[in-house]
Amino acid sequence: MLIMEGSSKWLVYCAGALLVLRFILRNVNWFLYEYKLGGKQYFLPPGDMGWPIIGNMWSFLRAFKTINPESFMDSFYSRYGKTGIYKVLMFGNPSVIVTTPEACKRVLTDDDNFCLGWPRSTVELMGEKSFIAIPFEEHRRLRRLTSASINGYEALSCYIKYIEEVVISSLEKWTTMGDIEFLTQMRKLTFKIIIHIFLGAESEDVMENLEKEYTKLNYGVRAMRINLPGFAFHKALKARKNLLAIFQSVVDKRRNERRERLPGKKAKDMMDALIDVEDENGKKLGDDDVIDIMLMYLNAGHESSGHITTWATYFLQRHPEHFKKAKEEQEKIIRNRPPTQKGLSLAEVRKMEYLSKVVDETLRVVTFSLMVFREAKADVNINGYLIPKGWKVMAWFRSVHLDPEIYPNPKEFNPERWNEVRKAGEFLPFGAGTRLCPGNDLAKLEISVFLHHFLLNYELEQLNPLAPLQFLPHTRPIDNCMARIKKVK
Ligand code: HEM
Repeated sequence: MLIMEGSSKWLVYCAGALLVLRFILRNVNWFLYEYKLGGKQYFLPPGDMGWPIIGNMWSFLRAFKTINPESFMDSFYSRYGKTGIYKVLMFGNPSVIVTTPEACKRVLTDDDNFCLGWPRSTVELMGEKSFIAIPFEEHRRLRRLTSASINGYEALSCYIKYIEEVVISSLEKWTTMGDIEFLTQMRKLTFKIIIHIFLGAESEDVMENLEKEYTKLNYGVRAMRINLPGFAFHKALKARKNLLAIFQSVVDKRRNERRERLPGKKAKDMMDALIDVEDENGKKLGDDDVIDIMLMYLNAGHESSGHITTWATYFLQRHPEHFKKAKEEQEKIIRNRPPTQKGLSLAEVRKMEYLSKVVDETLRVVTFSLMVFREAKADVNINGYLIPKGWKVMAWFRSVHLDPEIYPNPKEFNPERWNEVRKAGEFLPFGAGTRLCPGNDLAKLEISVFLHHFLLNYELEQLNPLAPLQFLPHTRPIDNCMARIKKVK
């Protein structure tokens, strides 16, 4: 009897101790990040900063491993109401997530109060000299210089022919390859295009190696920053090292060639332009600057377009009614083409009204960049809530694009919903403000050229139509969309 009493007392003590320990652990983050704000802490948005060190990362990663990643934000909505702004601890930083069009737009366009705030791990992988880490003025100068070669009518007209050639030959080749990972092949295709634009054709020999390393790099970008063997971040750091070595050899080769070239000869691609650029004091960029910018551009320029083109094809093939409409539009373009014209023109691409809705709808449903990061430069008030200076802000595009109040039945692929004009901030696949994606027109061009040829002549037969989806680092079928490409007779 006495022994029983003694052991139940112990159980009560243990349960009490566990509760106290839980209470202490749940309040570590409050003590570290909120307590020191003094009275200002009462103006913070609602939310929960999770456990010490890992914060909300565990629940974020867990939700994005299920079939319903929305469960992560839904848990905030159900606990704190639809305020559209929540405090969290993610990627090692006290942060605020904003989920409404107005708040996202405000954060992205207010350069006086917000600067870029990508997590340390992303900066380490993309490079200290890439756009996500260099100072404001330096970014402006290099952005102007580099985006000129991928934006606007003149630049795009230079690439359309090459894009079309690569698309036609790839589609033809895939029909002979049997079962293929459609997404992998598509990423190779978009990589080939971006390499051509940025490095010229000479670097095709290093292409295969580069692409493999980029795949590993990307898996690390949204992973936890754990630099131990076996972890995605560790593998990504190794991939970056290999990429740097490959790019260094490309830069060395280019500098040697330039020494032998006649002075005054025009820059021929982005690498030449970067090597030539001087600041107001005549100072040129070093190899490490050129390499980080190239590394960033080549990454941004192929992963995203490769994924979105794959998804647009996938959706069209699964929705015969949209496929039919999109195909009819392409047939009309061919019918109206002057007999002397060879290949697609930019003017024709701009007339593809229905296809443009297909592309926008794909960008919305998939939301390739589920969120982007900023940092508050000063205490900022949004909707009556405080974002303290130094805290990170995540503009959570996925919640905006999948909000049923903005897009009824949001997970349904329905290009027709683009018959309606959207308000500012409701559609942010390419971001907004000074960091708006400089490759948006190029990406849309690549996707449209591919879909034009696909719709007219091919079909996609998925081998595992029920394959589950994976959402990190980017949404994709887990089998990379195993499929056969068939020519339509
Ligand atoms: C469907 C395709 C694409 C999507 C969905 C996409 C999405 C985005 C988004 C959301 C941002 C803004 C990041 C931020 O606000 O911090 C961005 C920036 C950027 N994108 Fe894209 N992108 C695509 C294609 C491309 C292409 C084809 C290129 C290059 C040729 C490119 C190059 C860049 C660069 C360099 C930045 C950084 C801009 C800066 O910081 O000034 N992107 N992209």
